[in-house]
Amino acid sequence: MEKRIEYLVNWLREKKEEAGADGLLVGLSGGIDSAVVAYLIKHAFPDHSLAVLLPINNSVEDQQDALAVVEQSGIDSVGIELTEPYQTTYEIIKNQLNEKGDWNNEKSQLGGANLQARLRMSALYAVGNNYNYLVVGTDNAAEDYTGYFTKYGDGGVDLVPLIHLRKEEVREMAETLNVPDSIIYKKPSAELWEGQTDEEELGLSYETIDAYLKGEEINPEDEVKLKKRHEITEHKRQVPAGPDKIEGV
Ligand SMILES: Nc1ncnc2c1ncn2[C@@H]1O[C@H](COP(=O)(O)OP(=O)(O)OC[C@H]2O[C@@H]([n+]3cccc(C(=O)O)c3)[C@H](O)[C@@H]2O)[C@@H](O)[C@H]1O
Ligand SMILES: Nc1ncnc2c1ncn2[C@@H]1O[C@H](COP(=O)(O)OP(=O)(O)OP(=O)(O)O)[C@@H](O)[C@H]1O
Ligand SMILES: [Mg+2]
Repeated sequence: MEKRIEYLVNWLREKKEEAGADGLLVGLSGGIDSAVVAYLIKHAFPDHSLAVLLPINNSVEDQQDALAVVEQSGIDSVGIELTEPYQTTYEIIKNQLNEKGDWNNEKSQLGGANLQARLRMSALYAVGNNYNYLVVGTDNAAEDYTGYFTKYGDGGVDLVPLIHLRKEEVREMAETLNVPDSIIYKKPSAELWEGQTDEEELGLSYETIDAYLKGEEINPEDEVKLKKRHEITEHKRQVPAGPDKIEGV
């Protein structure tokens, strides 16, 4: 694992150089994926890395976990409270669509969740512009395969160092990096609504997804579910589609 960490740290340094950027930043949630990325960018650039805490109705526990990562890794940090901007934006959209009689209450939970992720993305890029830092994402192999991220939200980033790591490998890396245990062993959650957990929403455990990614046999029903998720989220892993260029049309 030490070798893999060194490889990723060097890769981060190369990408920052290539981009002519001055450093790297990550949105720090209190979850394991962003904790690992925070430690990696701090290793790569001790004086030019930044953790950005962007609470939107987050639990006290998660905020404490994010602060524990800041303290233990020594990474520079900034907190930007987005609860009110989120609520205001959401209410404006809701009111305007309500006025037209078009508001769809059933879709509101997912719409609100994706808005949170995209507001965070906008804030991260605004902070990145200020420092000339790149935005580092936290997607791992399981999230990438299942498309479990918001398009142009947490998926809207410049670099994705964990993209080939299964969730179990992220955990192993977190242990090697001395990420606090409370973070390593809690249930993965996007924290986009009360009580949300990744595994419940996906209807699949990370153990199952990881097993599949390793080429192991899994329950046929789960395999169907996984393949379906992968298929319907393919557009998220591609650049936006455009028509073929046809002469004279
Ligand atoms: N075939 C197609 N070609 C091109 N575009 C297509 C498309 N099908 C849908 N779309 C577009 O994509 C949109 C759907 O994708 P998207 O906006 O991403 O939304 P969607 O995949 O519906 O939802 C995002 C999922 O990611 C989860 N999430 C989000 C953020 C963070 C985390 C976390 O783990 O922390 C998890 C969230 O809980 C939810 O399950 C549609 O609204 C439509 O605009
Ligand atoms: N409150 C927050 N402040 C800053 N960034 C956030 C916040 N919530 C989510 N993010 C960003 O969105 C990313 C996606 O969230 P996700 O839940 O997949 O990762 P995680 O919380 O780091 O780990 P886990 O998946 O185990 O919960 C986070 O890694 C982080 O970069
Ligand atoms: Mg999380």
